[in-house]
Amino acid sequence: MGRSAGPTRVLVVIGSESGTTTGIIRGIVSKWDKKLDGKTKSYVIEQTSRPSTDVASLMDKCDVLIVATSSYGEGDPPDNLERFFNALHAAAKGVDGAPPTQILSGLQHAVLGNGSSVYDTFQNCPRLLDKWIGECGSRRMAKRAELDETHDSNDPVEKQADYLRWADEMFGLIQALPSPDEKELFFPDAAAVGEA
Ligand SMILES: Cc1cc2nc3c(=O)[nH]c(=O)nc-3n(C[C@H](O)[C@H](O)[C@H](O)COP(=O)(O)O)c2cc1C
Repeated sequence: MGRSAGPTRVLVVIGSESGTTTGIIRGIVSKWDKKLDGKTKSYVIEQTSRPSTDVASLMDKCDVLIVATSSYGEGDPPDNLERFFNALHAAAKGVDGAPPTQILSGLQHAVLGNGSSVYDTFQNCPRLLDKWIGECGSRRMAKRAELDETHDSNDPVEKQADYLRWADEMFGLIQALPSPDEKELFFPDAAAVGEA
């Protein structure tokens, strides 16, 4: 459970219907690799659009969970993330009389939201996932990014301030994570980033 010996394991869960969010997060990950400029990577990244619905198993798969997702319908998750979304809701809130659980305690996470502010339910899916993952005990590493495709139709997404802030902040935070041996010293003093 939790951090293993070796590089930080980053799991990127992608929720996307028409591929926009997939392109955005893949672009960020590839920029992180380029930024290293040949230096040794302190992390390994796995990307998936079919995450397990066994929420507790996330603890075995990664040290850092990144969720990049859009919203559809009335703030619903993209189709590929629906089961993951429901499983996290159940874990955070408890269902059928079962108490809520803190099964992600020891994990760290961050969310990149993609959406359109023409909808009343702007960023609903990323906002809820960020909240529920935190309620399951994970520590929020960075304030969620909220990209708005109506921001400026002539402006590529990379020019949005929140995109740049999130991508740079997350790169620095992942690089700066302590070695597994230092974990016990690291967590007690580290304050989680609060919900905005
Ligand atoms: C039918 C429809 C419903 C949508 N509903 C929402 C919504 O509730 N909230 C939001 O922020 N964006 C909403 N969007 C905008 C999408 O999230 C946005 O187009 C996004 O870039 C799609 O990314 P994807 O291709 O990765 O799924 C909606 C788009 C469509 C076409």
